[in-house]
Amino acid sequence: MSTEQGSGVTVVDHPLVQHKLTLLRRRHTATGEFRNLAREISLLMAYEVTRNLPLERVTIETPLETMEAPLLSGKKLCFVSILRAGDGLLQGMLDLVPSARVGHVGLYRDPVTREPVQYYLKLPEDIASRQVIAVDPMLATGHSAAAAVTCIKQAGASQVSFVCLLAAPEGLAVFSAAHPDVPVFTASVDRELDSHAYIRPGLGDAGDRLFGTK
Ligand SMILES: O=P(O)(O)OC[C@H]1O[C@H](OP(=O)(O)OP(=O)(O)O)[C@H](O)[C@@H]1O
Ligand SMILES: O=c1cc[nH]c(=O)[nH]1
Ligand SMILES: [Mg+2]
Repeated sequence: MSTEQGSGVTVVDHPLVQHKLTLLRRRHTATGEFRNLAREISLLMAYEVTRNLPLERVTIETPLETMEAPLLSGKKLCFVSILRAGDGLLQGMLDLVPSARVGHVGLYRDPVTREPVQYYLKLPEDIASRQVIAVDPMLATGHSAAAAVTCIKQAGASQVSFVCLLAAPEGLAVFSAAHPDVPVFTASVDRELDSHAYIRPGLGDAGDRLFGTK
């Protein structure tokens, strides 16, 4: 279940996603539960982002007869996790598509300038021939997501989607201006960014909550 918001933004409004997101946001949700919920939600998000994958019809033998049946065709998938919080969404995606390749872009937000600083990049050699789904729970100012997608495109990928849990309206505008061809799937578009560029009402710092670092 999803709602197209215009400008390539889809809010995944499936009741299971929305219920689990509420549990995830709660201040007292502990690290282990937070991690499990992120994994469960990302599996459901993967279901939505892969909804339009092309199918071809192939001939198979059931135990009883021959039939024409649908099978995925077209480009194979590559998930790209934006470190570190993106790793919280990776396992759920892989639960659904275990054969996908995985890349990593390491970025952190400079606390003063709030601009993303890149410290790592490892993408599959054949990324140009794959459909890429980049994942990061938070799209706040949108600069980290935009920088990561720029790296992915520079590596040759031409079909890219972006999946997050929460997005701020300001960040969506920045991201869509930088990458109008990249659809965004989010579980929620929250109200606003605060003066520290945190998403409100939000869920706090996704990386710290996933890994228990604060
Ligand atoms: O849209 P932006 O304003 O760029 O902010 C979003 C980024 O901030 C968080 O990462 P953070 O820099 O905290 O790094 P971490 O994943 O290592 O915690 C989040 O996971 C995004 O990558
Ligand atoms: O609200 C926010 C903004 C950026 N990064 C986070 O983890 N949370
Ligand atoms: Mg963080």
